[in-house]
Amino acid sequence: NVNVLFNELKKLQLKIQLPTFGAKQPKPIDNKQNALQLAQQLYFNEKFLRVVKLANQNVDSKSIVDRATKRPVEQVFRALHALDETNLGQIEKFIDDYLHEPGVEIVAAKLTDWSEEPAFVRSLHNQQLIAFAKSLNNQWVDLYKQFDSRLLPNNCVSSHLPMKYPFVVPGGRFIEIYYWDTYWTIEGLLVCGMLQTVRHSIENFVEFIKKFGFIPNGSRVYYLNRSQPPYFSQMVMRYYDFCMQSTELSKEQKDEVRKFVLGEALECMLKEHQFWMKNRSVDVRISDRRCCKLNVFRANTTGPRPESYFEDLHTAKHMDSSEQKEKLYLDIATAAESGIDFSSRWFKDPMNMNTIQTSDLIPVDLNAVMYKTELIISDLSRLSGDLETARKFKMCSLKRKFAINKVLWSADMNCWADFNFRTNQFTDHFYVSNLSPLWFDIKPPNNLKETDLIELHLTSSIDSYHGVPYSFIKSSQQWDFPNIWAPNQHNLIEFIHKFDHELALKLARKFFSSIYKGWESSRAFYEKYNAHTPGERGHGGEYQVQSGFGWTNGVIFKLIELFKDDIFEY
Ligand SMILES: OC[C@H]1O[C@H](O[C@H]2O[C@H](CO)[C@@H](O)[C@H](O)[C@H]2O)[C@H](O)[C@@H](O)[C@@H]1O
Repeated sequence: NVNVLFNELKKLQLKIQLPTFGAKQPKPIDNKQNALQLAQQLYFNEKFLRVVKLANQNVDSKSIVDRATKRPVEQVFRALHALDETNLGQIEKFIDDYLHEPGVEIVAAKLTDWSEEPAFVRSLHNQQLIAFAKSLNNQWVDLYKQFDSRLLPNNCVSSHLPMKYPFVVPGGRFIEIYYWDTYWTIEGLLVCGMLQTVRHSIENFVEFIKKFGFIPNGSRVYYLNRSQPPYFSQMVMRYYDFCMQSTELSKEQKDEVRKFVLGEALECMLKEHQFWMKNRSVDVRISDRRCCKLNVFRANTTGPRPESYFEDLHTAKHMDSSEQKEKLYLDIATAAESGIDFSSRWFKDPMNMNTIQTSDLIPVDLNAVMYKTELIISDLSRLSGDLETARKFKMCSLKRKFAINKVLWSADMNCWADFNFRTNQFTDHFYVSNLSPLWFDIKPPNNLKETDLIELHLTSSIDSYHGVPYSFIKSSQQWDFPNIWAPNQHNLIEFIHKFDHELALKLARKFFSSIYKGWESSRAFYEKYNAHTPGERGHGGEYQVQSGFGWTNGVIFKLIELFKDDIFEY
């Protein structure tokens, strides 16, 4: 009943004393305010979030903020202000009159470089594998979207950000581009030879960096207060290496790619690096006389996430002070910035989300990625003839490598670990990301070998499961056991493949067979899978498991390219 729910929501809200978060009253519309600011005002407006939820009680919270307006936003604000929140009839009429169904402005786009049978398929012989690869290739067509602003005339707004080019989305509820997902999507697009689509993905991110100084979590106004793991320079490098090694591109085409990468793209890498160093770093003392800078995740908000507004209110409801609630909201959004949302990794008590402490931790994986970024900037600067920047970034990378082994190495765990810079303690549990310095060729200290680390921490799970779980803690969070995620399989297999083909193939086959079985039974590709049962989708977390799915498809393409027919065991 609407009155009961309304009262409950009202009670919740009064109890948690929300920090100033969007306009409580419609502000007079200043004509100079741009569409982005107006969209921000609407989609962060608590009354808006509340009333749309009241009329759609069982929907995924994200769909509330994914509704574009049918009428100019100033009219929407006026109607919202006048709305009686206890009158369901009025609310339903408001939604009908003023709001579209979620996602109407994000429409199918036409791929210009897609072919029904990409060249790599010709190197396969197994007919079942060929049929599977073709079906996987068809997914690109469904996942390619564009933001069509023609559907938003005269001051109508959407939470989607304007984009220069169409983009590949993960799929399901994720109908916008996501930052770190795109790295694995690009891996797959390159296998399929879709260079134009890759270039457009990168150029969309170039535009973001020019406009915002960083790449947001995803292409929505409600993602503008945070980023995701900074894989931009690695995406560019994959594209660059692919083009330079291509036998199909002409000299002129290669020159054009080189000019773009060493010009605009490199400038953006520098700008993004500056963003992370300025806004997301802490100084850590490593000896009496020396300090070093390491990176942290830290969202720029102390409010609930609009796309998970009710989930966040619910998590905060037992907190007493507004300081505690603000810290909780900061740590929740910060976990979303890490891409690992959510996992016991960020909780002091692995079973209790209220003990989340993400912004107090120096994460191993973020610093490993920043190390790689510094190396790439150094290499590209040298190629561009800027030797001073090349030297400066080489030096940064060496200092970071030293700091990673000095600050983030836990002798007790015999591995790297996230370090709480407030309590000066390591976090207790092992996650696959604890090994991430290995992906970027950082050697462990104390004369340990890389293979020792894999053996110590992963051998038994490679044998026991259908892929390597990100975490071995069984909580109900989606990044915890028993879920298997494609990006981790990729990092791990690519790394192991450098020194042990058989072990890499064993792991690749296990993950592949799970995806294949899932496809055989449902013709779908999922965002996460179950470690115990091949083909079964993962579960847990705050939304239903999604299909599509950008990074799973990207990684599978990469594994087929790497192992060809051998990947198929039947
Ligand atoms: O709506 C909840 C959260 O959803 C996203 O996170 C998950 O999906 C992303 C897209 O595949 C992925 O990048 C992330 O690693 C997943 O955990 C979103 O990125 C979060 O910000 C959002 O709060």
